[in-house]
Amino acid sequence: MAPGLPVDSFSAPANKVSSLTTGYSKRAYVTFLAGNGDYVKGVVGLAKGLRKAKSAYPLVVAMLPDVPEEHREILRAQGCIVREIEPIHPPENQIQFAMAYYVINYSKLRIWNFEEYSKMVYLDADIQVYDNIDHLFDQPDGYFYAVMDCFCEKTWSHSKQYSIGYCQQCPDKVTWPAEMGSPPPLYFNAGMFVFEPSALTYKSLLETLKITLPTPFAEQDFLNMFFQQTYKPIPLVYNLVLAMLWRHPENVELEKVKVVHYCAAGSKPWRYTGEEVNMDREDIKVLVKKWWDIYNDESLDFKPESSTEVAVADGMPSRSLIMGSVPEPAISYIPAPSAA
Ligand SMILES: O=c1ccn([C@@H]2O[C@H](COP(=O)(O)OP(=O)(O)O)[C@@H](O)[C@H]2O)c(=O)[nH]1
Ligand SMILES: OC[C@H]1O[C@H](O[C@@H]2[C@@H](O)[C@H](O)[C@@H](O)[C@H](O)[C@@H]2O)[C@H](O)[C@@H](O)[C@H]1O
Ligand SMILES: [Mn+2]
Repeated sequence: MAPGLPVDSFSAPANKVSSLTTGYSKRAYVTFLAGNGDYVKGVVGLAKGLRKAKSAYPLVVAMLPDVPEEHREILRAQGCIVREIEPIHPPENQIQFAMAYYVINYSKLRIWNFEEYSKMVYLDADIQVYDNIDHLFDQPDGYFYAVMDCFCEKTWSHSKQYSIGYCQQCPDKVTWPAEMGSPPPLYFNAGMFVFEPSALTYKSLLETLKITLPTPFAEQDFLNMFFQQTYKPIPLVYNLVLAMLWRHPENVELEKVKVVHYCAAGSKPWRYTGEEVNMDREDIKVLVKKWWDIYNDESLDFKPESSTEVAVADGMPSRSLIMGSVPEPAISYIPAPSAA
């Protein structure tokens, strides 16, 4: 198993009463959408997946001005809370360092300004949630929680790690040579993380970005540097980077995975052809079908009239949120009366 904290430290104890029914603290999932392309399908899939997993919290979509009104309407109709953000571009003369495709991802940093929320879980639009992960919101404040990444894909060929075949997922396989100094600090994949919005952190992020050279993985590298002291690894069940299936199968128990990140080349379900390397694997085909089954399941579409229904089971209110149909940023859900 890769280093990290034991999975059971993350499962909410059965009798835990979440702050949903005790202190009122606003929580939400948040994703990022840019452009007028097909990532909007990823967001629809994510909204329906969270609904199927009976998440108690809404999905906020931080979107750039270039997202067309038609796509915004689709997302509101799926119960999403739409929040337009301004793009963040690194200094013009430096962007050649970041992979062009990733430059737009710096705009993700705007979510730290969503101060109306006390805690948020960020999820890329190419992520699907197959099991309830609401307990992540109960993790202690003051830390940045995310899953460790893997350095073995070609996309890492620019790095020292890749050049010597070192990966944090199997630190004993190729030890870090002493002559290269200390091994790199633990590095997370920025497709999923648990964080606390804060004006102070937001200001510091933007000021630090101004004096930081862009690097190949753009905002992911930047966030790893910025949160290095408060980063806490969480088990890969919360963000299965697909390459782990062929790079570190010994670290993966697929039946326990709660969150799948379709970031391997050719794995975006809404573009899947099966032609790219590794895309003809049976496990990939199963995961892509699982994504489509949720995307196509009309019973998972948002139904405004039923969103205030509350079935209170074992003292815990089930989903009782009104999402998307209220003007933003209004209260995004009305907690069910406690059964206690
Ligand atoms: O054209 C684009 C490219 C990216 N994204 C957003 O930026 C995230 C990061 O990009 P991507 O997931 O493709 O990167 P990867 O995880 O594959 O490296 C996506 O999940 C989307 O949320 C988007 O909305 N439109
Ligand atoms: O902007 C940089 C991106 O970096 C990350 O993706 C990478 C990373 O996972 C590598 O380890 C893989 O090799 C690579 O394929 C994949 O694209 C995040 O998933 C994405 O949200 C975003 O931050
Ligand atoms: Mn992604």
